[in-house]
Amino acid sequence: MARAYAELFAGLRVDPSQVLNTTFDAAHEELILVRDIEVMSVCEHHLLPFKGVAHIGYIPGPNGRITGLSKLARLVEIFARRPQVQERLTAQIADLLMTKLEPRGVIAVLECEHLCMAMRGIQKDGAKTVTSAVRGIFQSDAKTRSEAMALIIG
Ligand SMILES: Nc1nc2c(ncn2[C@@H]2O[C@H](COP(=O)(O)OP(=O)(O)OP(=O)(O)O)[C@@H](O)[C@H]2O)c(=O)[nH]1
Repeated sequence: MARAYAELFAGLRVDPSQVLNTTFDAAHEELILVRDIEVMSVCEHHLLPFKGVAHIGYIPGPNGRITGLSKLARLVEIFARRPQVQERLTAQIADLLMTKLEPRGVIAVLECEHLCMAMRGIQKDGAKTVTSAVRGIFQSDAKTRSEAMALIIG
């Protein structure tokens, strides 16, 4: 149990913004999307797990700066390794990408099942919570948002 808690809080010791120090200039001005990134975290209300997947996309800014694909998954991992609420986790991922990469926009969608809803309380197994955080062009342009959502839904 002690080890489980140590792993859970490990993310607090890592500065998530360091993850995005690996960047490349690719002159790429289209959507980059990594789908189905495993998410495992713990709800801060009940200290019970929630798990699912994250889909993270962005359109690089005029500087053409992109990051390594694995860094998007690393970002999810670091922000998830602490007691969380799903909405905050989703927003933190989107906001850090906006700040560090200065892209045209970011879209983050998380789909998770919360054991606090299955094991206790209302006891509804299988209910999925979907949260999204859209920033920049994904917020201002409905067509761009719809295109990304279509790819996310698959
Ligand atoms: N954007 C982009 N990144 C890629 C592609 N192929 C590999 N990468 C990423 O390139 C990055 C290289 O980052 P480094 O930090 O130099 O390498 P690393 O230590 O192996 O990184 P990790 O995979 O995070 O352990 C990684 O994030 C890879 O996922 C690609 O086609 N596009």
